[in-house]
Amino acid sequence: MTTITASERQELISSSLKARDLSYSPYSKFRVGAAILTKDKQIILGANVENASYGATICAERTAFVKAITEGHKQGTFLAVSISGDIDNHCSPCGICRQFMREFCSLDMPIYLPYSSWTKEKDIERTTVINTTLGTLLPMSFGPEDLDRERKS
Ligand SMILES: O=c1ccn([C@H]2C[C@H](O)[C@@H](CO)O2)c(=O)[nH]1
Ligand SMILES: [Zn+2]
Repeated sequence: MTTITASERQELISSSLKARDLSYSPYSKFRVGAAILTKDKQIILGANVENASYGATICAERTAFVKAITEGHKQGTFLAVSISGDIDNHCSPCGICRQFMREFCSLDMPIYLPYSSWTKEKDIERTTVINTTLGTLLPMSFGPEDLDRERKS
């Protein structure tokens, strides 16, 4: 497993917070940013893109992975993902996005869920991060290898 340095982790987290600015969310007004760190140390951004036909909306996490895959990044080359929402709390990925990531990422891939709060009294912004993994967010999951009929059990 490739190790992620503290500064790479920090840059990934800041990238997901910044990626919220790319959101197109006129209906929910809920901006979400996602950032993926690849094995070759690129950071790929995504944001949620909504639609007047609400069901056609795509989440930030899937936007980022669709970009990564169509830019040539392969299954198993994703080191970590960071996701940031606009609510007054951490933003955990929806079920569809968890399954979408399951296609391309290992279950031990770190997922960071940063939340930045700003305290008027102390005039400081503080970011707290939940560190989890895809396997924790999607236990007993179904993935590509489950379709492999030749697989020995
Ligand atoms: O993890 C999440 C949760 C929600 N959304 C988006 C979808 C929609 O645009 C808005 C409200 O659900 O937030 C994401 O992008 N990722
Ligand atoms: Zn989602």
